[in-house]
Formats: sequence, structure tokens, C-alpha cells
Amino acid sequence: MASTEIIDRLRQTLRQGQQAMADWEGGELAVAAVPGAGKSTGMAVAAAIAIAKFQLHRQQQLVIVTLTRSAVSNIRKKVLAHLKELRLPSSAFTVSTLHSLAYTIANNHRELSGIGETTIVSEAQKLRLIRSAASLWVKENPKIYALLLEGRGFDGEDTERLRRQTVLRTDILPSVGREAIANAKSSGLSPDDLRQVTASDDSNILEIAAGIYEIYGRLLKQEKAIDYDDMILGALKVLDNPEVRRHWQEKIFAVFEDEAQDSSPLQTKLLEILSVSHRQGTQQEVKNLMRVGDPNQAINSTFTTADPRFFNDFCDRCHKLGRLLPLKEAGRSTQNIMQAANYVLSWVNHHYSKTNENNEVNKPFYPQKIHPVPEGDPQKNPDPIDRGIEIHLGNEIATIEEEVELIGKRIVQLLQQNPLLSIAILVRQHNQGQFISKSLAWLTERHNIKIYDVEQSDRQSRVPMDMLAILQFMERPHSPDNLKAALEVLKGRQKISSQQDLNELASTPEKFLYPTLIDAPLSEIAQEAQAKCVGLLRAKIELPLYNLIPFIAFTLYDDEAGLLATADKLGDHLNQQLIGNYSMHTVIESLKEIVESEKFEAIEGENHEDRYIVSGQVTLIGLHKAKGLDWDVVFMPFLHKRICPGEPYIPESNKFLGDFGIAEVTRIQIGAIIHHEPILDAQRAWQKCTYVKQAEEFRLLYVGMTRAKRLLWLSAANSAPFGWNTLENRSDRVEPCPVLPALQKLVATHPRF
Ligand SMILES: Nc1ncnc2c1ncn2[C@@H]1O[C@H](COP(=O)(O)OP(=O)(O)OP(=O)(O)O)[C@@H](O)[C@H]1O
Repeated sequence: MASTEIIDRLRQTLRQGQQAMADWEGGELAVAAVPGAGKSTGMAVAAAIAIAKFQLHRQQQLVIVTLTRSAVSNIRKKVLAHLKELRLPSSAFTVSTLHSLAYTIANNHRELSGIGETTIVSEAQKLRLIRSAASLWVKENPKIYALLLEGRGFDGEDTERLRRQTVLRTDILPSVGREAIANAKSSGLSPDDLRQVTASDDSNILEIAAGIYEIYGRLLKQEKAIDYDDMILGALKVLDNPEVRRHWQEKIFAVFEDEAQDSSPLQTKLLEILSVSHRQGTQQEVKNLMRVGDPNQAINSTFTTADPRFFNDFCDRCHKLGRLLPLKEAGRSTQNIMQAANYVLSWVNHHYSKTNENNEVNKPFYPQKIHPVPEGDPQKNPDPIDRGIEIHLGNEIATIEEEVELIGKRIVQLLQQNPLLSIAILVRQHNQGQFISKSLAWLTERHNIKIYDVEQSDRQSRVPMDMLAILQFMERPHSPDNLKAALEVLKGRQKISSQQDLNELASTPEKFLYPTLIDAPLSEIAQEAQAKCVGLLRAKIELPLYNLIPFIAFTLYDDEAGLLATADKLGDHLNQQLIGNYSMHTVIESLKEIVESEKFEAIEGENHEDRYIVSGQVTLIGLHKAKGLDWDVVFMPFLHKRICPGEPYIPESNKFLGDFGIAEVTRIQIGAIIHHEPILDAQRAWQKCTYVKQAEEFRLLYVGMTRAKRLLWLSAANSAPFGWNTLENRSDRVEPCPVLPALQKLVATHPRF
């Protein structure tokens, strides 16, 4: 077949909107698509057609960028298949994450980027450096630190001072540093840029943030290391050089970006520079840049600098130039699942809109509805299974146990009717996944239904970190930092109550571990925590060293989810690695290396999406990871108001600084600098942060709902644990996510549902 015919045929596989992507003739194009519209599918075909049409090759390539490594491999696979059909060279395109693209550029011109013989820090190393930066900041800024310690309601008592010191050093200051670095650095702001603005309440939060950020930079330099943001900055520095810039611009014919709603300003800048193409024989420049995204699926903005506003601005700009392509039709789900998602969108926009300081109305969602595909589309909206939507709230389900039991029974029924269905249960938190995994073990035992617990591998990758924290505590139990880290691990593994202030316990290790008669007695739950810690210390004295890892594993993990087996494997790995040199010190050092290089995860192997969507299998997966995927049946349990959209929460132990979280305030204030807005005082910044978080939580619900093709189950039992860290502390009549009762009523009464 001639290539024009193949192109034509490929084009015919697309729906109208996607065809417009494939018809791209150069220049800027914004594609704002609804969930399931076929962005990624459309982009892959558009890429292959562009390669054919513009006769691209190794020296003039199409560059595709996306957010995650798994998305990279998905798109690459699709484009390669189309190119094979077209008999075109695979060297005509590259697919990478933004970071690896930046690294390639920065690394190709080390003399310009300044990255030299450096290493890239892992997330764990970065966190360690931020903690060190916070400790150094305390030493170098005694005056501001003293003010923080005073905070409010300080009566000069020693125990309270020690408690506050622990909270500040182990929790609050590192969080402020993390926010400063995550937000300022990836937007190209320097520590001095933070110092040059003042909040309307004259608070010095930005000064503190700038200080920790600056010291972090110093530490990175000392370690001859760079972080991910440095790669982007390095690449931009390289591209400042006109000759080098021209070289890359000539090599890259065009840039296609997927998941554009998740890019930061610097990342966008990088793509804009790279996409510039020079019209032959003229000075004229055009940007060959296609950016595809969905502002309603922006779910990373509360922990990265991603902000859908940047993509929205790009869409607005393109709209004015007649270069905005809305993809409003989606063929993934049944009509009523899409209607339910549309209903959530408008209900939330109506009830949760907010006027900001510039008198603009902010809404959690971009008002874009999902429409079914028209007659004759290559993909037909599927038929629902039964009614397509099932909503069960507190009037029907009393407890979370009952809720999961019902889900289990429904799964058995569904798979009996059709063993080929793919099924997912989406959770918001790890511990919810753990609970489901345990509660549904009978599905496998009695019905041979496979449950693939995606989060389990995440939980397993925490094993080396847990071991490290406990061994460091065993080695130096009198360090408040070590004690707090060990208590955190015990709390995370639900071995001690989460209803206590760990800072208070950790701030005076001796008093806590070995109190004398004159010390105030510990509460009952603190005594329990103390017994666990003392038990660990006793084991260190009584057991041979190589038995410690199994002992800690039995203390921390129940016999579930393969954690004991993972600990075993880790123990064997250390035994082999340290033959003849096995000591507390060497074990700790090896564990540090494993944690910081994230090596153990590599030993465990990588996860592939092909394993997530399998006929007859139940996939248990976190909402963030589920983005981009779809299943025939999707269950979303535990949808309570406390989680979706969540409520503002400041731990009692942190309130001495005010009724706001200072890390969150840091994020909002830096965001204001980026967007050239007035810097809000701490109280108002906190309110804004609460709003931003709630908006994102609703979008996460929307992303979850739109993963379902034929049946969507939403539920919230009448009673639920308070924070999911412990299942014991439950309350009754826990409110469901506020949109659910309204949606349930609509589904029950409206004939279209
Ligand atoms: N033209 C088409 N013909 C047939 N199936 C299609 C077409 N376009 C997309 N699909 C299918 O629809 C589903 C959604 O497509 P895709 O993953 O590309 O959408 P998306 O817009 O990237 O989704 P989201 O961002 O919501 O995850 C996939 O199962 C895909 O195979």
C-alpha cells in the first residue's frame, strides 16, 4: 500500500477532533480534551503522520514529551507500530519525560550547563539534604528560630521548649524547605527573589523559606550533586547560547507534549524554546508546538509546581489565534458514567466557586462537559453493565467492613456473569488499600479471583526505610530525631496509637524510654509506645546482630502483603553483601545506600501497565496511579467528606505557630510571586491553600470516575476510621463526599440514568 493510503487509513481510525490533531500543519496548537477523548491515541497517530508528511529523520526529529516513564513507553509503542506500517525510520522521533529531555541537553553541553561531573540526587537523598539544610538554618539563624520557638502561649517551660524544638526541626522547617525548593526552584526563582517580597502581615515565612532553600543549594554543591530542577535550569542555561540553541532548534522539528496541564513554567519555557523553527532563508521564527492536556485532570498541583493555570493560559492564547482544538467527545465510558462525571463537575463548580483577591471567580473545574461520540465514530460508547452506576451510602452500609464485603460479593457476581471483565478498586490512601487487600483475601482463596495490589510494591519499597529508621534508633536511642523517626514508623505500621503527639514523646528520649519516679507518668497509649521502643532496644542487647532484621520485621509487620518476605529478602541481601564485615555500622550504611539510591525497588522489578488492566483480575490501585488507565468496572469506596474534599487540619502540636500550616502558606506565597499577585498574609494564604487542596481532591474524584467504562460503583459507609492510621478510632454518621447524595438522588429519579 502506498504511504498516502496508509496515512489515510490511519487517519480514518480517528474521530473528528483527533483527525484535526493529525492534520496539524505546523505552528502552535492547544488541544484541550475531556477524559477518554483519546488524547494519547490521537497524538500517537498525529506523530506518525507528521513524521511522514514532513519527512522527518534523525537530524530533524519530532520530540514527544510526557509526564511519566510508563506514559513514555506507551506512546513510544504506539508511534513505533504506526511507523512500522508506514515503513518509516524509528529514528525520526524521540519520546521522553521532560526531565530526561532536559538532562540530555544539559549533559551534552556540560561546559555551559555547569552540571559537570555531578550525580543526580534521588528523592530520598533530596529529603535528607533538606533536613540537613533545616538543621543548619537553625544554627545560622538563632534569632528568628528563637521567635519561632516562642510562638504563642509559651510559658518558658523546658518540656514545652524541647517539644517545640522537635516539631520545628523534624517536621515544620523541613516541610517549609521542601515547599520552597519545589515551588521556587522549578519556577526559576532564587532565594533572593523570595526575600525581596513581603507579605501583608510582615511575617517572615518567606525569609525562612529562602534561608533553607539557599542552604540546600550549598549542600548540593558540596556533594557535587544536582536535582531534577537543576536539569531543567541547566538545559535552559545551555540554550541561552545562540549557537547551541540554533543547533537544537534545527535538530528538533516540532515538540508534541502530552499531559500538558502538569507542566511547570520552566518546563514550558524549555519546550517553547526547543519548538522554534526557522523559516528557510528568512529570519522568521515559528513555534511548532502541540500541547495536549485536560485541565480537569490536574491532580499534582498540591505537591509539585504543576498548575493547570499555565496550560489554561496557553489555551486562551491559542483560542485568540484560532488554534485551540477542544476534544469534547469521548468513547471510553457509557453515557451515564459521563453524565455522572459532568454532574459532579457542575455541582462542584456551583458549590465550591470562590472569588479571589483580584475579584476573579475561581472554580475547581474548567467548565468543559464530556459528550458521547456521534454515530459512525470509530469507537462506540460501550453499553452499561446493569445500570452502569451504583451508589451506596450510609443509610445502606453501616461499616467499612460491610462495604468491602459488598464489593467482594459484587465482584464475584460480575465475574460469574462475564469472566473477561477488567476490574479496579481505586483508593485514596495506602492504608485503605492495605485494609481492602486483607479483607478481600477470600476472593482469591474461595473463588480463585486474582487481586493485583499495585500499592503493595510501594509498601514493600518502604521496608528498607523502616529498617533503617529502627536500626538508627537502636544505635543511638537518645537522639530525639532517631526516636521520632522510629515512632513514626511504628505509627505508620499501626503498631502504636496515632492519637498522640510524637514530638512530645521524642523531645526527651531518656524520660520517655527510662522514666524515673519523679517524672510525670505517661498516658496509657504513650506507655504502649514506650514498651514497643524498649522492646526494640532490649532485642539489640539480647539478639545476635543478624537476627535483628527478622525481629524488627515481626515487630512491624503482620503476616500480610508480602512484607515479611520482603524483609527476609532484604536481610539475605545484606548478609551476602556484608560477608565478613557485618556490624551495626555497616548494616546501617548499606541500608542508607539502598534507600538513597532507591536500589531495592529496582531489585523488586518495575511495574507495567499491562499488568494493571487484565481480564478477570481485580486491580487495587491508588487514584494518582490510575490516571490515564481504564477498566470495565471501577469501584471507588470510602468516599467521605473528610477525605473528599477534606477539611483544613493543623495538628495540635503545630498550633503554637498560629492557626495555619506554615509549609502550606509558603507554597501559596511563592505561588503569588510566580503569578505576580499580592502576597497574602498567613491566615488568608492558609484559606487559599485549603481551597486549592479541596479543588484538587474533587478533580481526583473526577479522574477516578472517568476511569470506568461500563460500571461505576461509588460508596461511603456510615462509620469510618478517623484518619485511617488506626482502624480502632471510628466515628458514626460520617458524612459522605457532599456531591454524592445529590448524585444518588439524580440517578435514582432521573430516567436517563
Ligand atoms: N479513535 C479511536 N478509536 C477507537 N478507540 C479509541 C480511539 N481513540 C481512543 N480510543 C480508546 O479510548 C480510550 C481512551 O483513549 P486515550 O487513552 O487515548 O484517551 P485520553 O484522552 O488520553 O484519556 P485520559 O486522559 O482520560 O486517560 C482508550 O481505550 C483508547 O484505546
